[in-house]
Amino acid sequence: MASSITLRAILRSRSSVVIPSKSLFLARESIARSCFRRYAATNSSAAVRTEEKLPVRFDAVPNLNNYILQSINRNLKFKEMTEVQQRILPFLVADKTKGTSALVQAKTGTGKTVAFMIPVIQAVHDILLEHDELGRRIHKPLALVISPTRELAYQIKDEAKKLCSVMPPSERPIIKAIVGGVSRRMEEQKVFSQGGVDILVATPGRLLDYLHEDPRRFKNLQIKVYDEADRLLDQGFSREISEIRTRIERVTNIKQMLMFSATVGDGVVDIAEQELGKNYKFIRTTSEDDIPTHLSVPQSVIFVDKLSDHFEPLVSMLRKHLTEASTGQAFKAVVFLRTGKEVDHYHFLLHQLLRDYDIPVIPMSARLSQSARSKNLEKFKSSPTSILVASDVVARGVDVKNVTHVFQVGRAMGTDQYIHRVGRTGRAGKSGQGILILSKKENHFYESLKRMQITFSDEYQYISDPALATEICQVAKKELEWWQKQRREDELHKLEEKYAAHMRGHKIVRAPSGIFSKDIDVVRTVISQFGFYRSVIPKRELSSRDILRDIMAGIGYLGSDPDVKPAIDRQTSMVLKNKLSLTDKDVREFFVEDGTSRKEKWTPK
Ligand SMILES: Nc1ncnc2c1ncn2[C@@H]1O[C@H](COP(=O)(O)OP(=O)(O)OP(=O)(O)O)[C@@H](O)[C@H]1O
Repeated sequence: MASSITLRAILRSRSSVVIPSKSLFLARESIARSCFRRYAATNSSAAVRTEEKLPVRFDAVPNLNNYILQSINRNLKFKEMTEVQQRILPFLVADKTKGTSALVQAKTGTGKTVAFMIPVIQAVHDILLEHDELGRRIHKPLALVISPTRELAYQIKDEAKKLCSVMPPSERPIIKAIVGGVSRRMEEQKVFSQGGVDILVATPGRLLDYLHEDPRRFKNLQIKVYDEADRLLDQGFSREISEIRTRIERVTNIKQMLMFSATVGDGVVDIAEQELGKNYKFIRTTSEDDIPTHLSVPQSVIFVDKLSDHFEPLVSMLRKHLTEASTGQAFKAVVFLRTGKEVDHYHFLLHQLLRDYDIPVIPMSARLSQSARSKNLEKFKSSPTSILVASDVVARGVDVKNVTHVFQVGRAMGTDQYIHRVGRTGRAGKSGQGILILSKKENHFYESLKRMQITFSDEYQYISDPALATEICQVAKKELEWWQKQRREDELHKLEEKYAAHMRGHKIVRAPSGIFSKDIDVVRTVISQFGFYRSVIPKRELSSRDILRDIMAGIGYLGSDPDVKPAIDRQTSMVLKNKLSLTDKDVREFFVEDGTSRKEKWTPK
């Protein structure tokens, strides 16, 4: 199996050793994929996967607008339709009344954007022509596409524009996007005033701003699309989405509602029905017992002992791939982390540790300004060999060509999110690799993935390489020292917050919202003793032992094995005792005093 050979090779090539533990072809469990079954049983319009003969080429879709067809042939150069396009285009394009709503599930990277944008563009084009004949072209949005992220909104707008690039300007629908993070005044001017807009792509927050301000702008809306529908309907967005719906319903009746995603979980169908009505088509291009990720993306899992050990195997693998890339092997990777603060931190460290390879290591998170986000994504797209260190802002929908590897550090925010993250590689028929790095504490996440029938071609246990661990610690100390040199308490706090974010992300400590400034020396001492491993002190009053307990849990030393304790030198031990008023006995509960002085070289465990 290609992936296993590669990974074994990767990890043996350095002194780090990964030992394949067991082969992971688990017997498939019979899982209740209740959503589809229940739906198929209760709704006759549910489109069960059939062996019906479907058109393969775009020109075989009856009534497909000739300009759209030419745009596909000339500009997009797609030869054949993907399965989701084959299944949806014929009936949506043929539906002149625009009365058919649909919920569509198809795997990541299979061309869902084109599948929903073609019918939308064609419908809007037809309505515009009718309006033109009546001499009243309005340019208030007729169709609305909602996307959970800004990057995806821009991407949908760009793909849609390509689909009508051959249309004569007088017939071409005007497609624009509204997203958060850009100047409202300028955006409003550009989108609603200069030439108006026929198809509007929007993120929920920004759309609501406009709906609050002037809902009548939306009174012509006839078609509404939710891309990444399950994400829009989940808790994070549900209030905004429901308010958007109510406000739009006050000014118009939506004729057609389309919802698309690679994951349509159990609860989604119930919520979706509120908008789709009872008569809608549910189309899945995957069969019930299909694996939800792509077969062209073999996935491996690497276990480390502690949460704080995630970083080392990542560096080891990235270096291996980059060495191969220097001999011509393709390597373009996304490294997913859970929080923006973790992105900053990993980006700093990776930037230093991968310096010799002279490739862009690019951060991407909601902590960056929108212009930096757009610039960074463009840079990643245009750099053949590069690494994007990203939070989940690019986990869904974002389409970057030729991503060869997706690394996930720690568990994702749920199994669906894991599927979407992996889906950033292996797109449009290409192959890729997914690598998940988990600590043993996160085994439950791995079990959940297996219950989803996601198969892992290999499972490894990572054995630390002391040389690499020391190197990482040295670089991490640099980061800390850099902030210390700045003598800026606020920045130091930010660093501590960064560590806190990591801890919160992995639910190691009670969500702390800040750090005790009076204890900051202690935190620093411990952090610098253990390199980049972090500690967190909650704001409320805690006993010294509680604080230390949090620190030790944070750096992964408070586990089930009481014998595993970090060794500290005499001087650190003194600092801890003085600062925290600990007794010798207290210190011994947490540490092993190894008798060395700080001047002697400290070797990480
Ligand atoms: N018929 C086709 N032939 C070849 N490539 C296609 C075809 N349709 C779409 N593509 C390309 O496939 C890639 C993935 O498409 P798209 O981003 O729409 O996937 P998706 O299914 O929406 O994925 P995700 O679930 O991750 O959002 C894009 O680069 C797109 O241009």
